[in-house]
Amino acid sequence: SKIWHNNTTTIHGATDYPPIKREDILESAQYFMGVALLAAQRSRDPSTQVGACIVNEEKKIVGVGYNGMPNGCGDDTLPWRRSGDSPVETKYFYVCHAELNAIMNKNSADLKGCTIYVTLFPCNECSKLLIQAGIKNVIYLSDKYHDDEKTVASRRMLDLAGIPYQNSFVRMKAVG
Ligand SMILES: O=c1[nH]c(=O)n([C@H]2C[C@H](O)[C@@H](COP(=O)(O)O)O2)cc1CO
Ligand SMILES: [Zn+2]
Repeated sequence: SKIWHNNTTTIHGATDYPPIKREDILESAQYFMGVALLAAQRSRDPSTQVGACIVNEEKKIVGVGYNGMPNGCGDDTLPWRRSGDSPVETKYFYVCHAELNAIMNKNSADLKGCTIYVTLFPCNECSKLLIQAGIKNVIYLSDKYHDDEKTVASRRMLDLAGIPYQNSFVRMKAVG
C-alpha cells in the first residue's frame, strides 16, 4: 500500500525504516473499562458514579451510559439523597442505572453476544435487563455491595443464565 510504498517514507512522512510497530498500546479490556470510567465522570450522583460500556463480538462499542435521572426530569429537581423520611424523597426511586442507559443508548439493532464493562457490579434489576438483552459477559470493577441482598440475587440470576462475570483486574491479567 501507499504507506509502505518505499523504504524511506512512513505514513507521517518520517524516514524510519524498518517500520516500528508500537507495542505499548492500551489493552482492549483497559480501553473499554476506561470508556466506562470516563462515562461515570458524567454522573451527578454525589456518592456513587457508575459507567457502563457495551462491546459487541467485533470489539466495537455499541452503547455507553452512566447513572442519572430520567430524561427531562432535571438533574436538580429530583432528590439525590440516599435516605429520607420516605423513599419518595431519595434517589433510589428515580435514578436510571448506568447499565439501563447503556442499553437504551445502543446504536445497534440488538445486543446479542455483547460484553458489558461496568464500573460497579450490576444490581438485580440491571442483571435482568442484561440477561433479557442477550448480553453474554459481564466485566466489572468495584464490587462494593458484594454482600447486599440485591447483589446476591443478581449473581444468582447471572449464574442461572450462564453469564460469567469477572473482575476487570483479573481479566486484564488473564486475557488482555
Ligand atoms: O448496577 C448499578 N448501576 C448503577 O448505576 N447504580 C447507581 C445507582 C445510584 O445512583 C448509585 C448507587 O448509589 P449509592 O452507592 O449511594 O447507594 O449507583 C448502582 C448499581 C448497583 O448498586
Ligand atoms: Zn442496577
